[in-house]
Amino acid sequence: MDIRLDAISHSYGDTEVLRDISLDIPAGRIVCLVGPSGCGKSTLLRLTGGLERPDAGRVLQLGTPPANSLNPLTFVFQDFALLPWRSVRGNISLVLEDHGIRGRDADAIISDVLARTKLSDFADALPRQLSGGMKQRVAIARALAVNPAVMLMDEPLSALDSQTRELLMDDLVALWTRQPFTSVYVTHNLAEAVRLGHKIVVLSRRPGQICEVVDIDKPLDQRGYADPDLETVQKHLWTLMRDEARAADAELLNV
Ligand SMILES: Nc1ncnc2c1ncn2[C@@H]1O[C@H](COP(=O)(O)OP(=O)(O)OP(=O)(O)O)[C@@H](O)[C@H]1O
Repeated sequence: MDIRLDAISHSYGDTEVLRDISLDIPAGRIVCLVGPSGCGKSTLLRLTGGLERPDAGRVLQLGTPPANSLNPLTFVFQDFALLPWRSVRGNISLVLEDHGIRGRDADAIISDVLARTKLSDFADALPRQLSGGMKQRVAIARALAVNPAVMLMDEPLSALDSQTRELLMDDLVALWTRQPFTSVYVTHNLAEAVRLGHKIVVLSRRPGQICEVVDIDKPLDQRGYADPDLETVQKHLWTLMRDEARAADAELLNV
């Protein structure tokens, strides 16, 4: 299933947040949204996922989600949102229970997503026993368990230290390479965007408008740490963003 954003605009009261955003999110691709603080990235993600309705424009779902998709548009947040009293397995089974899936059917799905996220040995651990990186893996496993058509990821690695972030990026690349998923991925971090994005959408400062869409053809599993090709793209992205970020920063100080 593809998603098409068609001329989306949105305001909160007098604050115009997004203006005339049109964008295609093709199935099997990771589309990264970058832009200065407060430009409306998370708002665009929420509108895409149907948590809010845009003031103008449409979010179109083109094609049908996978037949066994329990929740076609599934969010992954920065703060993991795990239930502390439930084990890893219990946190994942919860979303399946919500859809009436229990017993052997649930076990098969849980084993599959635990294996895909390298968590099989931690099924019975409680969240407090896990590092931040492992908690985010659980959140990703939980999202995969509902077989989403699109994963809407809001700064999923931002709460992690830089080494853990690198490890998780490798994991996401491995996960996508084994079985491509579709994602809209919000990040502040341009290194993360060039490592994971097939398409990088640069938004201006608020009201967020699309400045440029950069496609990166290099396969994800061939993009390494400190890859010179990616550094060139990253510099280009930063050139696009620098003035906008500076202006956004000054605006925040004037509030
Ligand atoms: N529910 C809301 N009610 C009122 N204003 C909101 C609401 N959600 C977001 N905003 C405002 O909309 C603007 C865009 O916020 P949003 O969180 O989408 O930006 P962002 O680009 O994701 O920011 P950041 O990079 O800092 O996370 C901000 O000025 C924010 O204060």
